Amino acid sequence: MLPRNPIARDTAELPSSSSPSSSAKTRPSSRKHKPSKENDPPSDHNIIVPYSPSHVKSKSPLPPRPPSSNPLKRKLALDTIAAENSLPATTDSGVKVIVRMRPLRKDKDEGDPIVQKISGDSLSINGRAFTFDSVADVEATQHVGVPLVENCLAGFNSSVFAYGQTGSGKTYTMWGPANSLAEENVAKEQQGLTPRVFERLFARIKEEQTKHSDQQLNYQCNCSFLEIREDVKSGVYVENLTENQVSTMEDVTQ
Ligand SMILES: Nc1ncnc2c1ncn2[C@@H]1O[C@H](COP(=O)(O)OP(=O)(O)OP(=O)(O)O)[C@@H](O)[C@H]1O
Repeated sequence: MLPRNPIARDTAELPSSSSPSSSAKTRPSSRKHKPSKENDPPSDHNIIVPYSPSHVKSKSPLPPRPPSSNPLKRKLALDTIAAENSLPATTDSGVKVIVRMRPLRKDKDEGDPIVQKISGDSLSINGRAFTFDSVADVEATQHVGVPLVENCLAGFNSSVFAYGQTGSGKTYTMWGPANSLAEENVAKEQQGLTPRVFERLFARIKEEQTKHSDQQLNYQCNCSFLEIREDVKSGVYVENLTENQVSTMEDVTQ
């Protein structure tokens, strides 16, 4: 969760006297280091490529979508799904960047936390503010899977990409605490994104099939879990790239 991710949309020094939420929205009046292309890395890692609707071309950043023969397929606006599930409003983009703050580990982390949540979509690191689509603090329970499930049901591919330095909580976020899959009594709130998403997905498939029992609705779920690694010699590669058809939670957790 370093502030040099160019996807982070905005940054501003926190004025010491202003309220956190207002400072999060403050944009610097001048940006001397604006990169010429949106995807060019900033010359200085502390400079975040600014995001504004004017940078978004009218064409969708998503690949063309296949024609639908499924009567249930409908274009789901993420905002609609978010509103229905009391989630924070989203921007009209195919990619959402959500930051999850990990609690300090008493045995390993020293000192006070340097990351502070400011609002639902911004945080500060050493007094410098950054804005994302959403910020989940250490108390947050997960809801980010809901739009994924609904988009999958509507026939679109969905991906979750967990990014962060070692020990930042990628595995915990995707699967939950160690052994949580093996132990039956683990509270729902403790489960990671993967078991929750698939439980919900299979439940929703049953629901839709019952609701539309007059039509033969067949869903095929393929899932792949990928580790992206970097090798000094061969560069970035995807480890153990496989794709499997799944229809039960056991298939997913095998
Ligand atoms: N939200 C959280 N709440 C409580 N503990 C957490 C949380 N996130 C991570 N941890 C704990 O922090 C430690 C590191 O987390 P985790 O193994 O998920 O990191 P990682 O990013 O997958 O690391 P690596 O890249 O090295 O595999 C684990 O002991 C995990 O239980």
